[in-house]
Amino acid sequence: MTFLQITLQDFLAFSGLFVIIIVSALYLYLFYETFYPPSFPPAIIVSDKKITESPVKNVKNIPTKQLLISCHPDHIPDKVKKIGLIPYLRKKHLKHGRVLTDLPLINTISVIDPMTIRSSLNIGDRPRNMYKFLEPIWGKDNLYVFSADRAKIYRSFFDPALSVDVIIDKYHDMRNFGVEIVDNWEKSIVLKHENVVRMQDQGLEFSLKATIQALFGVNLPQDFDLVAYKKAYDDVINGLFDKQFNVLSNLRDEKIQNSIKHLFQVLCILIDEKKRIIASTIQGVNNTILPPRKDLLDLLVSEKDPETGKNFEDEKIKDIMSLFLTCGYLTTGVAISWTIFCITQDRNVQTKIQNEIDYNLKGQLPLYHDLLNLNFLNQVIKESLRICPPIPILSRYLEKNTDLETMNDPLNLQAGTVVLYPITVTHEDIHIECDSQKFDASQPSFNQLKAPFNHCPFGFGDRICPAEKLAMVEIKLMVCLIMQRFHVELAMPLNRVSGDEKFILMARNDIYIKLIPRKGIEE
Ligand code: HEM
Repeated sequence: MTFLQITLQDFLAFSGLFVIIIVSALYLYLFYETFYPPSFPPAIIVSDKKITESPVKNVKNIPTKQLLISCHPDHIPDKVKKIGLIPYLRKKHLKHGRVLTDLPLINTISVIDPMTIRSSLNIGDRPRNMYKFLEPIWGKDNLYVFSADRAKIYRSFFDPALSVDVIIDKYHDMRNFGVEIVDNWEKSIVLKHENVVRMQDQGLEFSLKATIQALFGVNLPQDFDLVAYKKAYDDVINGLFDKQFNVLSNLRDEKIQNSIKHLFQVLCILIDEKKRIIASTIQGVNNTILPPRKDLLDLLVSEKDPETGKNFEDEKIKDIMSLFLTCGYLTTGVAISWTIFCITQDRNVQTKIQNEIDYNLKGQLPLYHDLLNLNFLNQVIKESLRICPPIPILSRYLEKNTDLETMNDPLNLQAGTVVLYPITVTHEDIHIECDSQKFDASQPSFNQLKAPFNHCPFGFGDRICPAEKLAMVEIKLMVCLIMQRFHVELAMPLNRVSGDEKFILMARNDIYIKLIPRKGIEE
């Protein structure tokens, strides 16, 4: 009996204690969620350790055993798979300096040294295997993995289609897409009192429409399902990437195949529509005249392949358009949302942008040339591209023995070496950027005198992004339209904003932004 009483008392006391522990844990969790000092820049830049010097002293003749980086899932070590390639490299660079020569990847070094980037400008080859995962949507033989010589031929062929003149031709339509989006937000605020938007989703919507207009010059079909299309892109890019890292279930694999089919169907509809327009214009069926300057799809449909001298084959047109669209749509879309996110973090920056816009535009919609006068906005975008570069890692493949500079001793590398450039980590280097972890739009985000190649969100040298001008116009235009109409605030806890450092730096949980209307603009 006594035994039972004691046990019962013990039991009651224990239960009480248990309840207290659970409640305390709950309170602690709520306290953490509410008051934990949030980090900015977002969680992708987590370490407070600074790179102080490169320990690499005269690294000579790094041996090579095989020709290419092996990105076959079986050859990627578990320690890399576990945390992801870029976080892995960041950790190693923080510990071992700006040049890593002992990576567990075959014949591969990783460099974040601006001097090395400077001396890599003329290297025009990329490691094919690293981008193999994109073959299902870009084709086996795509521009991204063309050799330096072939890339040069095609890049100069494509160049006119990405020129300022073509961008100006398309500008009006691109602006209409942006205006339509901000108009819809305004309507939602007035009619439904909904003032929070998922900015990444919306940035992607704008960049998809604008990039299709810029590259294809045709309208999307009437029944086009934008949501399904964006979802398919998401599934394909993330799915293919995960497949390369061997973390994909069969179920998802099947979904990816269906999504790829969906993307190709849309591409084919757009390409056929262009062919139809060109054919009927040439035959004089309609009254339209062909625009004086050709966009990318015009070039592919109407000019000869510079390599073969023959018409482009349909399959090749599809692959090239798919590659350009993927490169353009995702990067620009996330750049818009990362920029808006950065703006929410500094009220003064926001006011300064709005003052600049109000002063230059006087309440009118921005013309192409107005964007050129928005210098502070330009600086904010560049700073945001430094903190959150949409393509966080670049690479080159050495076809022949090559000497590369570093801030310390030179590197003598043998043919067959793969050089990785995790530019996110270059952009974070404390030695080059005084307060590299801080978003600071008041300073030029790259100190040209100290280190000329420490800011390269668009890459560098022979393989630099061919569409930087187009990308900057799209980002500036959309951010300008947003800032003209709204004040923006982050509508989620800061510590929930985090970047997924895969092929493209996307916000894992999207970026929720609260919109507070400003005065309207005169149409
Ligand atoms: C914010 C937007 C963008 C960023 C940050 C960006 C960044 C980059 C980077 C880092 C590279 C690789 C450069 C290198 O290896 O050195 C690249 C390549 C490329 N980008 Fe962009 N890009 C953007 C927008 C666009 C747009 C709008 C298009 C097309 C409409 C585009 C088309 C391409 C193509 C085709 C390549 C491959 C070029 C080659 O292999 O030679 N990009 N981009």
